[in-house]
Amino acid sequence: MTLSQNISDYILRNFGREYLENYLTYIQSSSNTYIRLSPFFNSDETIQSLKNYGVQLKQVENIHFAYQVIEGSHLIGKTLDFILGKYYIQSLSSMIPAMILNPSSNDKTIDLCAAPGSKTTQLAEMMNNKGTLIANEISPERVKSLVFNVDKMNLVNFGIIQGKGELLNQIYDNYFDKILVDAPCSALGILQKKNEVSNWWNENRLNSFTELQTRLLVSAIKMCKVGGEIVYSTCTLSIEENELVLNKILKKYPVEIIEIKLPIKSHNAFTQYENEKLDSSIQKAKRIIPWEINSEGFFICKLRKIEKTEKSEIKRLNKDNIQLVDPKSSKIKDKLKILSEYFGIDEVILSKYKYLIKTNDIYFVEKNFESPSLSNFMRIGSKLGSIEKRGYIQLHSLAAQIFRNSITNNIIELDIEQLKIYLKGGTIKKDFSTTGQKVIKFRNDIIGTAVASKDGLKSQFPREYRTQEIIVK
Ligand SMILES: C[S@@+](CC[C@H](N)C(=O)[O-])C[C@H]1O[C@@H](n2cnc3c(N)ncnc32)[C@H](O)[C@@H]1O
Repeated sequence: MTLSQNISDYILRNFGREYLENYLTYIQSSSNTYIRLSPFFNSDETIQSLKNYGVQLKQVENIHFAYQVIEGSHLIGKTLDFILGKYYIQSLSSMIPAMILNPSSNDKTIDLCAAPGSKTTQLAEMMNNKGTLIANEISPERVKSLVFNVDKMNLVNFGIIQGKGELLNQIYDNYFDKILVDAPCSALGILQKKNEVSNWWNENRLNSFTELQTRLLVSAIKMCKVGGEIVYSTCTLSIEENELVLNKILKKYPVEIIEIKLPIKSHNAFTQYENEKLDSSIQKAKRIIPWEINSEGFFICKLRKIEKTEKSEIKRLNKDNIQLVDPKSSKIKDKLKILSEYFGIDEVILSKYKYLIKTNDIYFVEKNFESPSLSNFMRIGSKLGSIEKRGYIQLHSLAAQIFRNSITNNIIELDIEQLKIYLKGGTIKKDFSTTGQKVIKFRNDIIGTAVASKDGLKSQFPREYRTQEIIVK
């Protein structure tokens, strides 16, 4: 692994020779793998199941849901537990910004730069899958990975916008309680995994990042309520993209930096840059040095908004052609009743959501999710299913996973060989002496749905998961 002259000169000039030597050793070393256990599953069972695959884990000190993969990291992205969303593969440092933002289910929360969703999924879990979590991402390609991950993690309290974070204050003014700005950056903290950064890194690129980071942060400040909190994080080490962005912001906008305590080793941020003295409160922001914690380099700062910002010019929104309907609405009530009876899902469970009908597809989102406009979302909540010819709801496999603790009827248990066919989207050629849509169970897990006929059981396991190599032990 090589380090470009540009980076090496930059590090030497700003941090000195010893730091550069440590940095060089760090990027040559292999990276550690960490996972974050989902709170929606029994952690002991997940750990035991991974043990059966030959995966050995070590709990991270001070972070109860984080584990280092000591052995078996090549298996960790291929297990059935992974595809069912029982854990998420994420670097240790990347888990810290969401922990510092610490949203609850009552906080209207936005993740401004969200793909591929490591922190969105963590925020949703911290909010206990309730309330309003909006995830925004500019790149259409990367939005796909965001959707894949929120779906995989069984989430129902989110909406996804594909747009420019710096313009979202035209929709949301003094609105959110908690905002994460995990900004695009020059990535010096993750070079160990992303060596290609070395090919393009230069100080011009650095400057264009600082401009975008500042615009994103300004937009976040305008979107935040007074008293609301913003976490600004980057995975880079440069002073320009971290301390200097904050220094500029503090001069112009009504925010203060809050003291934070990280659960892993970190250092106070700098308050001097070349000969310039920076705002002294910037020392409350933290730098995570990659080689000190065997993970990625990060910068994390928490801000509180202390005064109202001038009202942004609110974009005239198209009249919403999207409507979230109550489960009691005549548009959906009967369909939910049939679904409830067919699978034995208690109606009380189904009443905890609002529903979105898009032609023949139905989505469901936690009932407290709200936004002044819905037309800007490319996705709200999870897919419940599709309306089939007779007007009934065909349950989606991911919805079956979400309702796993409530489904009592029309379940078929598979053995391991049948499961392998199911996961590839095939038909299990056996007469199960029952017909219609079924929910598929393997050991203690609900895996998805399938349709039984006299010819066999046709898998409805989602297409995007079938291409994944899944090992079952
Ligand atoms: C550091 S990554 C985010 C990682 C993500 N928070 C996670 O934990 O998985 C920054 C993201 O910002 C996106 N981005 C770049 N410019 C943006 C903009 N103007 N508005 C919103 N997102 C932007 C990039 O495409 C990239 O996906």
